[in-house]
Amino acid sequence: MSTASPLIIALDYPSLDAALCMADRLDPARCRLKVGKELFTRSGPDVLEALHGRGFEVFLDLKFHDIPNTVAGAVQAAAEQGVWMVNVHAGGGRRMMEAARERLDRHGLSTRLIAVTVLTSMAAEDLAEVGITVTPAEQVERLAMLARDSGMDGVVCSAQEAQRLRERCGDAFLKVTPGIRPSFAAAGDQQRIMTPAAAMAAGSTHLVVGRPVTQAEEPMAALAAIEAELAAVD
Ligand SMILES: O=C(O)c1cc(=O)[nH]c(=O)n1[C@@H]1O[C@H](COP(=O)(O)O)[C@@H](O)[C@H]1O
Repeated sequence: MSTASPLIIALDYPSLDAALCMADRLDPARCRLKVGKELFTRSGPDVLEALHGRGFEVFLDLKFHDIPNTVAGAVQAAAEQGVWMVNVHAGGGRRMMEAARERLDRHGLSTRLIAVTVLTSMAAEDLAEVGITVTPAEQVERLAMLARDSGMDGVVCSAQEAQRLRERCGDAFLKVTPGIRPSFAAAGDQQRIMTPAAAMAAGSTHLVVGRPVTQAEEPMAALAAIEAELAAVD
């Protein structure tokens, strides 16, 4: 099932059963689901099959970062399992991203391919410790331009950088933004955060939301509250 919703709910769970339990409380007409490293490492491709069987489109978030040939193969493997979106780290560089793009095109695979810029858990001090002395916003912009020039369909960034990227890369270039915190939620370990409505207004095309929905007593009620926050500014 395809949905027009910008919401992607992160299924960060340690087991297939726990993830499916949450998926069964959500509606594929109103969100997509994200499968990340912990869940995929434990469950393998079974989780993709189970979620596709329930009608969800899936973002496989394994953030590949390796030599070009290895990443191209991994991206192809993900796409052949029918996922809607897959990602790599833009820090892997132009040749890595181009190899992944070329591999999907050669096999006629339409999975969206995006690149992570600077993780939303990182602030300027964290970048400085790994030798990057520009601001997070500058580093995001640099990596986003490289990602666009290397054939990516978009990037993962924080909503705080979405507006600038909309100006530089246009509306069609996907801006998938985690670090979304509705008015009712706590920031937790995220540093560069924004509310859903502010993120969409800034130019995000998709909002990744994890704990504010998955740890809510009533996940669909939390999702509905986010939809209401979005509708209030439409
Ligand atoms: O690629 C991602 O999805 C991602 C990139 C990033 O920069 N920051 C980030 O939080 N994420 C993911 O987005 C989700 C955010 O979850 P919550 O913080 O619980 O809303 C997690 O699954 C993260 O792995």
